[in-house]
Amino acid sequence: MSTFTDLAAEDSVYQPEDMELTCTTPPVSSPPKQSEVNGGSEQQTMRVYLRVRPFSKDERLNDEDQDCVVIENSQMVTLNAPKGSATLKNSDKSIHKFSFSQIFGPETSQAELYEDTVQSQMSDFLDGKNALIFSYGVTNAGKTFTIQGTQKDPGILPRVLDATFHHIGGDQYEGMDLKPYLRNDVQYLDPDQVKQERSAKAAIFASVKEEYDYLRGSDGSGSLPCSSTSLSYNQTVLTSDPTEADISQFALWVAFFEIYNECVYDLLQPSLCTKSKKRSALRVCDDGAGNAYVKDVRWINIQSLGEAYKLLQFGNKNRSAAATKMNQSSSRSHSIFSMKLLKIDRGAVKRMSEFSLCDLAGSERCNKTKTFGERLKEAGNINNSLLILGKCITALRNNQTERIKSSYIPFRESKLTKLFQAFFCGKGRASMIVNINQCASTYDETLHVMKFSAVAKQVVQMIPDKPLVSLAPCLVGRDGKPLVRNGMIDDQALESYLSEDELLDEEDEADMSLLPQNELVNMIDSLRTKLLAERRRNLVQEMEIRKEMGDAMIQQIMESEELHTRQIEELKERYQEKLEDTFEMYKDAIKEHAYQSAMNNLEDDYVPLDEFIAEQEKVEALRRKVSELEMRGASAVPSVDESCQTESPEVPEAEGNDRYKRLYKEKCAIEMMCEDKQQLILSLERRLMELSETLKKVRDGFLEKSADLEALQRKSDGEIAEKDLEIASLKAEVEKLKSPLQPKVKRGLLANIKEAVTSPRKGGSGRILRKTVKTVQH
Ligand SMILES: Nc1ncnc2c1ncn2[C@@H]1O[C@H](COP(=O)(O)OP(=O)(O)OP(=O)(O)O)[C@@H](O)[C@H]1O
Repeated sequence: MSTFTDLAAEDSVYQPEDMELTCTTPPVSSPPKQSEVNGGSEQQTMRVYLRVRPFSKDERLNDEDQDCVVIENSQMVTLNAPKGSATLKNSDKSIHKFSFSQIFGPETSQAELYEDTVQSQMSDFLDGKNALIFSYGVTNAGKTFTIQGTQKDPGILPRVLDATFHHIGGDQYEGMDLKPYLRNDVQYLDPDQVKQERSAKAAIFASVKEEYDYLRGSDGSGSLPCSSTSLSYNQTVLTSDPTEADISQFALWVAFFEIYNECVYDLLQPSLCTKSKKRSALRVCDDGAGNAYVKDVRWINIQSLGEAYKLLQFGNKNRSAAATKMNQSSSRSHSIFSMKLLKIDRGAVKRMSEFSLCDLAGSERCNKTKTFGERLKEAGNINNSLLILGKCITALRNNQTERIKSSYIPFRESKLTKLFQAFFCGKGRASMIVNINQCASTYDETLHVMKFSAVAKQVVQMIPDKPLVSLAPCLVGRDGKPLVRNGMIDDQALESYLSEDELLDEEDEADMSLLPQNELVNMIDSLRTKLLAERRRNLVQEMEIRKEMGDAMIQQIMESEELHTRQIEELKERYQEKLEDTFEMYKDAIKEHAYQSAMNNLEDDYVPLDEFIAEQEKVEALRRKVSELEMRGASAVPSVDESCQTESPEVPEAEGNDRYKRLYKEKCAIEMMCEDKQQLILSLERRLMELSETLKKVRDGFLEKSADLEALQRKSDGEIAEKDLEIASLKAEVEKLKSPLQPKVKRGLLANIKEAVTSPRKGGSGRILRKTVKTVQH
C-alpha cells in the first residue's frame, strides 16, 4: 500500500552534542514562511529552488524513466519509489512529497532560471549587500550546468558577471591599487604591487586559449551569446542612481578556489596548469571579527566579461575532476567563485559587497558510487563537509524554534561551513538550488537530497535592509591598521605596512620540520588514531541522525493517519445523521401527502343529507321504472310474437327484435346506473351510520351533561331553600330582638340612662342604650 510523507514541514532532525559556537542569529519563535521586517532587517526563510534535469538519450534507453519525479505544481513535487529501490525495500512508504520556493522542470531554460532565482540577490549585490548561491545534488544531477552552464548555454555565473558589467557600464575604476583584504576590508597597493597584480593577471590570460567565440569580439570586451540585448535583465534593478553613477566608479575582483579533500586550493594559481609542482593548500583563517576568509587566495581585478570568462576557463582546468562509475567528468570538489564589487568615490572605497556561487560536489554515498582507495577518501571528505553543512542547517533551524534550546552550530567543523557562516548569520542572503535527475537508479540518493533541502527550507535568515556597518570596508595595511585618515593616506601607517612581515594569525602553526623524525611519526600515528575515532564518531552520529529522522517521520505519518481516521469517522457520523434526517423528512412528507389525499377524497365524496335523500328517491324511482320495464319487456315479447303471427303481417320481424335489443340495452345501462347508485347509497349509508353514531355519542354526552346539570340545579335549589330558611330565621331573630326595645323607649330617656348607670356590666344594655339614643335622634 502506498503512503506518502510531506517533508516540507518536517520536524527537528538531530541536535549535535558539542558546545563550541552558536550562531549570532537571534532565535525566533517560529520560522516565518513569508519575509517580515524586524528592526530594520528582514527575516526570511531560506529560498530553496529545485531544478529537475531532463533525461539523456542513454538514460531513456536504459529504462531510467520510471516516473520517479512528478512535478505537481510550481512548488510541489512528488517522488515515487521505483521497483528495486532501497526506499521501497526498507519501508512501506513509496510516495514522498516536497515543497520548494519554486520548482523548475526539465524544460526550464538557463535564462528563466536566472531571472527567477538570482535576480533579487543580484540587486542585493549591486546595492552593497552580500549574497551566496549554492547548488546541491547528487553527481550528474546538473549542478555545474546550472552554475556555469556550457559555452552555448551559459549558466547563472556568466549571467551574474554579465549583469555586473552591464551595471558598471563605463564607470570602471582603472587603477588596480584598491584590493579586497581579509574578508571585509580593502588593501591599498603600492605601484610595485600593482605591477605584480598586472603581471599575474597577464600570466593567467596568456595560458588561456580563447575557446569561447564570443570572447573574440572586436572590442575584446566579450559578451554572452544571449547578451544584454536578449537577456531580459531588470533594468530598474541593475541601473544605479544616475547622480550616484556620475561620481562613483566600480572595481570588480574575483577569486576562484576549490575545497578538495578538506583542503582549499586556489584555482587561479598559474603553476597548477603545468602540473609540474604539487599545489599547496590554503588556510581558512579568521579576520578577528568572526569572519572566515581564505588566506592568500588570489583576487584578480577584471574589467570585462571576456576577462571573467578567461579566468573561469583557467580555473576550471585546475579543478579536480575524478572519474567515478557514475559520471566520467564528475567533479569531486566544492568549487567557489567569489566576486567582490568595490564602489569607489574619488579614490575612497564607499562600500564593498560579495557574491559567491558555489558548485558543491556530488552528495552521493560511497557504496553507491563503488569508490575505492583515494576515491573513498574523497567521498568521505565530501560527505563529511556536506554532513556538517546539513548539521549547521538543522541546528540553525532548531535554534529558530522555541521548542529546542539554542544549540551548537558546527560551522567550524568544515572549511565549507566556515566560509558559509557569515551568510547564514545575517551578513547576507543565501539561497540553494537543489539539482536532481529523474533516474530510477539514483532514486535513493535523490530522496536523501530532498530530505536535506526540506530542512534547509525552514531556516530563517536575517537579511539586513542596508549594507551592514561591520561590512563597510576599511582601507588597511598588512597589520590591519587603517591607511586612510580623513580621506588622506596615512604616511606612517603606509611606511609600517610596507616594512612589516606578513601578519601571523591564530592558526599559524609551529615549524614541524624542527621536530625529530620519530616524534613526527608518533604524532602522525596519534593523529591517525584520532582521525579514525573522529570518523567513527561521525559515522555513529550519522546513523543516529538517520534513525532519528526515520523515527520522526514515522511518528508524523502515524499522527497524520490517526487524524485522518478520526476525520473519516466524524464524516461518516455526520453523513449518517444527515441521512436519517432526510429519511424522517420524507416519511413526514409521505404521511402529510396521504392525509391530504384522504381529506380531498373525503371532500369529493361528501354529499349533503338532503341531496342524499333526493338521490335515494331518484334511485327508487328508477328502480321502479326498471322493474316496470322488465315486466313490460316480458309481456311484450309474446305479444310481438303473437302479432307477428296473427295481426300484422306488414310489421317486419326485424323491427321487433331491434326494439327489444334497444330496450334490453337501456335496461342494462339502467341496471349499471342502479348498481353505481347502489354503491353510492351504501357508502352514504355507512357515512350516515358513522354520523348517527357520532350523533349518538354527542347525544349521550349531552344527556350526561344535562343529568349533571339537573343534579347541580337540584343541589343549588336545596341550598337556596336552606339559605332562605336561614334568612327567615335570621329575620325572625331580628324581629325578636327588635320587640323588647319598645317599652324602654316608652319609659323615657332618663329612666334608660339610669338603668345603664346602675348596671354597667350589662354590655347588651349599653348597646341597646346607644341604639335607643339613635332611635331617639331619628
Ligand atoms: N537542465 C539541463 N538541461 C540539459 N542538460 C543538462 C541539464 N542539466 C544537466 N545537464 C547535462 O547533464 C550532465 C551532467 O550535468 P552536470 O555535470 O552539471 O552534473 P553535476 O551535478 O555537476 O555532476 P558532478 O557532481 O559530478 O559535477 C551534463 O552533460 C549536462 O550538460
